[in-house]
Amino acid sequence: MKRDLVPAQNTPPDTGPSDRGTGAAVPPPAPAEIRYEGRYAKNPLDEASFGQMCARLPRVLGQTARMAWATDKSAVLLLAACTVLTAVAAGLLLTYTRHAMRPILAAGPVAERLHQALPALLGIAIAAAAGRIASALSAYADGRITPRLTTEADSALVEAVCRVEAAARAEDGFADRQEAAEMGVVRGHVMVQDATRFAAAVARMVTASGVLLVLNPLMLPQLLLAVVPAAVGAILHARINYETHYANVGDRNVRQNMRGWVTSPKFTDEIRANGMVPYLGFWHRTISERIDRRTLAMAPRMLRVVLASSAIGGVFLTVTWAVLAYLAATGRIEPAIAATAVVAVQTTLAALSQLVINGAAMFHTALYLADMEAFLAFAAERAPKRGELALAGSVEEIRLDEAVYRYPGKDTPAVAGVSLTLRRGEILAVVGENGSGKSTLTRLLAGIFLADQGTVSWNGHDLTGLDPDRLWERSGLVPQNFAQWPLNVRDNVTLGQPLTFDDDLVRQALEAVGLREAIEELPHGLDTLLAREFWGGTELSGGQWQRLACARALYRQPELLILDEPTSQMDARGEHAILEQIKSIAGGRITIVVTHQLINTQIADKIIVMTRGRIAEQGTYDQLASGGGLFAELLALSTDR
Ligand SMILES: Nc1ncnc2c1ncn2[C@@H]1O[C@H](COP(=O)(O)OP(=O)(O)OP(=O)(O)O)[C@@H](O)[C@H]1O
Repeated sequence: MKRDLVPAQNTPPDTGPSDRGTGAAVPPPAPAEIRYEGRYAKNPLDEASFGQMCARLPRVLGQTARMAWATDKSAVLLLAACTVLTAVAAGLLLTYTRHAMRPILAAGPVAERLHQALPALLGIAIAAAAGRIASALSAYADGRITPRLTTEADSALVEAVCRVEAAARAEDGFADRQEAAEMGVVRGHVMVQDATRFAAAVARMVTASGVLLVLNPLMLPQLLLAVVPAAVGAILHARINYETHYANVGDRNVRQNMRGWVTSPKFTDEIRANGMVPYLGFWHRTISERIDRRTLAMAPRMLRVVLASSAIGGVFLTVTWAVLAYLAATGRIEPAIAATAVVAVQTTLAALSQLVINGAAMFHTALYLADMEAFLAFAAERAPKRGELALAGSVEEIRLDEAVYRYPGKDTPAVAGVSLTLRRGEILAVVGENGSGKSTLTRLLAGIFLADQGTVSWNGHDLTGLDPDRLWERSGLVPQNFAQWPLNVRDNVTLGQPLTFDDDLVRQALEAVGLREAIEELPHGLDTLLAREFWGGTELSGGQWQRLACARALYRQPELLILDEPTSQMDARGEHAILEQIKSIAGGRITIVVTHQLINTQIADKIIVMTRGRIAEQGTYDQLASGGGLFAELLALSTDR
């Protein structure tokens, strides 16, 4: 077909593909709206009453205290001492204010009145200083606890995700629940600060309102009424905030994931050469606007809550000041007490406001912490519950008996009843069309998944009874989509599990995959960081990365070696070197090679051909190549050019 060269036109950038035949613009598709409908797809606040919501506060205070105590006991004691000091300072401040007001407001020469008030004024200064010192020390103690507490929460989350059974990762809503839990970690940054300020506000408020109660019992209830609407308003505000967050979890999760892809240098070529830049910009903007729309839709509700609570609170506050003015004007309280009451009202009001602000923040935190706890519990339920047995001796035999595995949410099993026996020293090649269950089969053999039905056993021991960590000390896997770890070359080979103190084995593994020379040419040899996006990092080619992935598996010297499409990106020399290696080390292990390069299956002792999760045929290369079955058909197709 002849293609005409069309000169660039001065048209605005198109956000999507256009129908080149007709010139009509086809709008780009909007990002799919992803909502999970599983049993966890329920906003935990839907059924929570206001009382239940308030009842969370003491719980979250206790929870924060427990977490902080586990992190740094002496800092928690310091915080407690500061809270007591805050209360005492507030009490002393009001008491001395009262003592100072009497002489100041009495009749007589100014100098004499000030002289009389001096000790009380000094007391006020000391109490104020004590209050400030308590708050500075609190900030210091918080600074000691918070970073470690956040690290604890973050590490717990990362470990929980790494530990769950691999099958759970495919479960409905796993990623969204994980994303919601991440917010718990984020809130960890302010959790101790909010709790400390809340406790200090309670302490100050109790002391100040106690003083106010002594001065005039009428005023306290008024004052409380002035602040309660603000408290209710703040909690409702936090609730609306959380609802918005909850509604946006799915979209935020997708956006964050996609953002990683869009901004990763790994996909730069693909994005540019496929003209995806406008679409990705459109996609990101569209999903962000969707999130914004939900957030903005909540704004009027928030405004109504804030206006109503402020108005009601304002009315009660006006009444409070009116009562105080009335009492003072009618001589029912002496001027010194009225003046002290003004300070006490201000102190109580400030403490109550702080209590409300930090109480609402704690309530907010409580919601995210609940998500985090729920996720940790969810992950703990899905942590491997296998036995603790470790295999004695070397792996001699791996066996599948009518093994079945179905991915969560799928109707048909990916492996639908496979029986197979592998012995030490054997090379098994697994072939078959896309989606026939080859990779899933290797996951069953390696114990990454447990069979839903049937058994998988190593040396006659069912995998359900074996400790998975000790099992995986014996395996090495080159997956189809292997990780390009942003680590240095050495760590990319050892995967953090060096076998020796020197680099000899690392160099041998690199030599075996034909990568030694290329690595020696890197600026820092084995110490070169393999991440272009970091300072000092460098990048390998696709085939070099694949060779490195093979070097990892060889370095481990595993008893079960699984290579899933290990040479798909390699040149002929690299592929040849890897296959030679596999053959030369096969004697000491069980080797499984999944491949679409049927010619490569010649190195195998046995080949199985998978179709729809079952073994359609098996045998040696010669038997299958001349057998007239699926293998022979695929082989013929691979040479028909
Ligand atoms: N994580 C997953 N969650 C849900 N279904 C999956 C998952 N991984 C694979 N499947 C499904 O299981 C079936 C078998 O997939 P598998 O990856 O084992 O096939 P394969 O033979 O290795 O394919 P290929 O040759 O394309 O690598 C497919 O239908 C696939 O859609």
